[in-house]
Amino acid sequence: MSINWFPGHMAKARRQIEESLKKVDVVIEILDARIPYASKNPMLDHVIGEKPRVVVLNKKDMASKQETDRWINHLKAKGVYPIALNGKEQNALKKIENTVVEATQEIFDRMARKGINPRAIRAMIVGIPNVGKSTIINNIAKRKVAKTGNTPGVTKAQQWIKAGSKMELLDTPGVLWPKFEDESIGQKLSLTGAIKDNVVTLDDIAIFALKFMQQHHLDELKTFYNINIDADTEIVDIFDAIGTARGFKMSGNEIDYERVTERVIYDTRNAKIGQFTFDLAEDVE
Ligand SMILES: Nc1nc2c(ncn2[C@@H]2O[C@H](COP(=O)(O)OP(=O)(O)OP(=O)(O)O)[C@@H](O)[C@H]2O)c(=O)[nH]1
Repeated sequence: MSINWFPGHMAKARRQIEESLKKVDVVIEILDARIPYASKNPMLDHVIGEKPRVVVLNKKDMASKQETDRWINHLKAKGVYPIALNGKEQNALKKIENTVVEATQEIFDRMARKGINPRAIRAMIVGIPNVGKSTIINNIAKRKVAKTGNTPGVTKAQQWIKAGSKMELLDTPGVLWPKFEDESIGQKLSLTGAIKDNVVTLDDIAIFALKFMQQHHLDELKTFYNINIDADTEIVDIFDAIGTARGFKMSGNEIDYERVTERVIYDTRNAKIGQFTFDLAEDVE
């Protein structure tokens, strides 16, 4: 679901997260493994502060394995507990549980030393739209959770749900706004489906995707569309090559650029051409 984020929504979402944070031992921040930088809410670090944090690079099945490994190392160096995940897979619970236990070990050791009886670890899931929050909650809690968390400002009594034997989760994820600051971030968010297509023009998204693949994944691009291009081919010529290869023509034999655009976005968004990561860890180090 898409949200138009107004300043009032942001303030309310932030307040709700701050309230929920008081109740939990650990925050599970969900990022899209294809865009670990662009899919990060800009204010979250500030609000979470020193609270233990597990960072999930979700949709790892659609991202570059090598880049995901780099991101994991990068995040570890920042003192959080990162994991790469396919939120739909069976092993999601075990992976999250193990990491959550590790992230909260110190807190629970301290409680034990004070003679406080052990209890379940309390966690909440947060992230921007479409990163897979509900998928993960439903998967690890083994039940369907209502999707009301989508609308900022809609308050609902939150409940604890069991996830495995060691963890309790707030049933409503914290939905946060995406970054708005620059065009390329908007294109990445759009390309991965985190923001509505009409926020960024489709042409710009397709051009961004093609330039990225031309620069970083030329062979996959050539093979997938069966086109003969090189690193210096002009973007318009790549559109023409794809249009010709796919037979996307209008009357008069003109290339149907709209169809090429839609196709490129669809194929990239659904990882048909390859598993790509659009934010490189080396760029943020
Ligand atoms: N390939 C793949 N798809 C996933 C994964 N996790 C979630 N998805 C898909 O991503 C889409 C968004 O997932 P949701 O769980 O609705 O995401 P959300 O963060 O709750 O989204 P909002 O409700 O918009 O806040 C759905 O089509 C899911 O099936 C994953 O690990 N791999």
